Amino acid sequence: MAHNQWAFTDSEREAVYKAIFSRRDVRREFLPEPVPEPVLRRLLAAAHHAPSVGFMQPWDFVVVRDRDTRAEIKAAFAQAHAEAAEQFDPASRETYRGLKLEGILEAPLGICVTCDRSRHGPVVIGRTANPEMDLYSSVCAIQNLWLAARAEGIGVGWVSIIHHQRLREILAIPEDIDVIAYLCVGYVRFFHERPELESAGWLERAALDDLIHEERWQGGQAR
Ligand SMILES: Cc1cc2c(cc1C)N(C[C@H](O)[C@H](O)[C@H](O)COP(=O)(O)O)c1[nH]c(=O)[nH]c(=O)c1N2
Repeated sequence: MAHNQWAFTDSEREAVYKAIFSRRDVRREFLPEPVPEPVLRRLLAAAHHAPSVGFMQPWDFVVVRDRDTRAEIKAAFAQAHAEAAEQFDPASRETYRGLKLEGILEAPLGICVTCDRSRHGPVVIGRTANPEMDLYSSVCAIQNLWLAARAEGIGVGWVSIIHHQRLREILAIPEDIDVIAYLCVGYVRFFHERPELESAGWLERAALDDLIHEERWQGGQAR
């Protein structure tokens, strides 16, 4: 197409890709400075403008600033992390234990993202054949927040090594609301250039060409 009036300008487009390619999962580099309310509001508004199945908007955001609460969450992480280590084979167990996989106390802010599966239910456009679509919608909100945060120079770290039931108890989340994520959020000293798990030699980024199939699934599975 010669000219596409709907495309962003070159610099706008570059900015979008910059946010995508330089976004990182942050664990260690958080600074203690608080995130100002208007900035937090922009991040949450970005999340709230994510796509959602049937426009269900199933998310809520529990904003956690209190250090004692975060200490409880950190303890819940420590328990789940110790359990997790046992699941890895002995060869990689010590490497796993040595990885920094959360910044719960370092980041000044936590955001727990949830999914209300019965919001506007029970029949939701787009969720009839695949009931998990509402969960994916909340994940779309998280990705929006993550990218907006990168543009603001703010780091986000997703901590999933916590039993969600424990998070529910700590944050008084009702039984019928699903916990999707606990995010550590804050300004950072710097963003790593590559995923930390890649730098640590845990896994490498797969070659995109190995993941693209033309017309039908071809070959085996990328492993
Ligand atoms: C659903 C989900 C759950 C988690 C993560 C991500 C996602 C999408 N990631 C972050 C993950 O390790 C990271 O995204 C990859 O290693 C790639 O690195 P970058 O995000 O590109 O820096 C993550 N990181 C971490 O330190 N502790 C964790 O518990 C989790 N959990």
